[in-house]
Amino acid sequence: MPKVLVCDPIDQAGIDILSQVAQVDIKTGLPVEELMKIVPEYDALMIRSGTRVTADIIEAGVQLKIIGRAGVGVDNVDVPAATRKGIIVVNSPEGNTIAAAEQALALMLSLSRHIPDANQSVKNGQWERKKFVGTEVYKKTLGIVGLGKIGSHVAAAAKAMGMKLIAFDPFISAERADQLGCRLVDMDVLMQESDYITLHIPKTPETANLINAESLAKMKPTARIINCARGGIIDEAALAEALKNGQIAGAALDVYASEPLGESPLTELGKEVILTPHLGASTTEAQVNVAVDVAEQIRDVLLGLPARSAVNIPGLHPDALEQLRPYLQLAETLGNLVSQLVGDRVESLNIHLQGELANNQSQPIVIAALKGLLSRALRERVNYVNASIEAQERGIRVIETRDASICDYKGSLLLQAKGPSEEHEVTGTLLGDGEIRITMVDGFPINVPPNQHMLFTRHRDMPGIIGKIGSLLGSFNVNIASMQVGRQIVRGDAVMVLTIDDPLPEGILEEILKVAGIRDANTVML
Ligand SMILES: NC(=O)c1ccc[n+]([C@@H]2O[C@H](COP(=O)([O-])OP(=O)(O)OC[C@H]3O[C@@H](n4cnc5c(N)ncnc54)[C@H](O)[C@@H]3O)[C@@H](O)[C@H]2O)c1
Ligand SMILES: O=C(O)CC[C@@H](O)C(=O)O
Repeated sequence: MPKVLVCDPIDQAGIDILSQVAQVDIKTGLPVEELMKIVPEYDALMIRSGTRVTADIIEAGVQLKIIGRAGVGVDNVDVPAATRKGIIVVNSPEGNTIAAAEQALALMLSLSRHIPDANQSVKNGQWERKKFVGTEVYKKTLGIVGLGKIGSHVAAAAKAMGMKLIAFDPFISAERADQLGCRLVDMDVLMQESDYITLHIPKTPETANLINAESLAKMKPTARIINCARGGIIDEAALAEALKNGQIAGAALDVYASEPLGESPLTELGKEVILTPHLGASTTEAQVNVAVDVAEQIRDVLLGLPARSAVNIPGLHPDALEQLRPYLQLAETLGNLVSQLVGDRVESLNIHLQGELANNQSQPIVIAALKGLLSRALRERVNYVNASIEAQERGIRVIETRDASICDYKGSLLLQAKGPSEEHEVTGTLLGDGEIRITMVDGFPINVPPNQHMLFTRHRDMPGIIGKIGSLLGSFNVNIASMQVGRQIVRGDAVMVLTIDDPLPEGILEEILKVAGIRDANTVML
């Protein structure tokens, strides 16, 4: 019988499902050394946010087939390490949507009516009616940052309470926002016009410290902000300062840059701040949902069936998967790359399967390309199961073509993505050893392996320009790992692709764009 190790508190409904097919050992709060010692015995791990499944643990888990995260965030699992070992990582992308939305709404109303402090005051034997006069949310403007699953549910409930809705989400179409009764605005307008702001976005390099001293300064002094999304999206020190100075009226947080929160200037503030210990998903219903959702997937995989919400590997027959895996990685990488080059919302994606690839089962490759394309906006919420639906809901038009006669390489994949203002295309292939190569950008031939940090420029092919970019990067202490230029004609247009060791420091892109002859520059993180 296979063995499952449950490392965090999971609802009994999930344990019951696992017990149908496996021996289930519940050992919560294990020290890392202990987990390392026993993990070789297990076929599956089931966790919540408490356990970190590092590359070392994955390496030690010689029998592991699946890691199940009862919740959304897989930030506590080394997913690339698991993928390398062919271990499926599954999550529950929707099991706690309602719970998190209701937590945000509860915090908004609690802030408006000072519920926590009023409650404490009565329990202390006081009767302070004047001290706790509140404000109504009716007819107030709610600014929703991130109009995905949770943001949409918040929008529906807030609308029913008579609130005016505005939203910022660069990856959502105006039609979708319209259906939800929201006016799409840019972030500055949202900060300026909102009486309440609620965050429902993933934590990404783009959203880290999105709410900082500068953006808080744009808020109304009567406005309040709520974060039930991820810690680190708000700069907590800047928020504490803004609250202390009366720059804004209130804040309610469920998530923090570092958890548990510990010492923080926020804990020293009064009724203008409400803090909860990451309770967004902590409802009986959500815990049953996520436990059942993930336990069913672990059970299925242990029975040799596909998982429905795998974040890293699609539900294919193992033989088909083995054959396609390198191409799926290629498609996902190119999807992610082209989405970052477009920068904005992608409206249409053309997927061209060329050479040997044109003879393959194309659907998983198309799905992998969409997963990569949407990963910038949705992070771990997008998987091989929901990528097509998510793309459809976002109004992305997908066109698939194939041409077996194109044979520059054995098989290659070309993705063309179009946004409201930009259009880009990238081609990639696999080398004999399965390594990915980007072979074309916007029609210019190159030959570059993808890298975590990259810089793409489009420039006029003229003497001195490459040197200037090199010196500029040097002056910002950026180390260049490799550099390539692709051009079609001498002294025409060209692209330059640099792989760099670290993320580009702030401000450097603006400097690059000032260099004479540079037409466009984009950073990419893969
Ligand atoms: N507090 C909790 O316990 C708890 C529980 C569940 C989920 N969450 C978190 O809530 C957040 C939202 O979850 P969801 O299920 O609604 O996710 P989702 O993927 O359905 O929606 C996220 C939305 O954010 C948008 N987005 C991405 N980058 C953006 C940016 N830079 N600016 C503006 N919008 C951007 C996306 O287009 C998408 O529409 C996630 O961070 C999730 O981890 C927290
Ligand atoms: O309570 C949890 O396990 C975390 C909930 C939430 O942040 C998630 O990622 O699903």
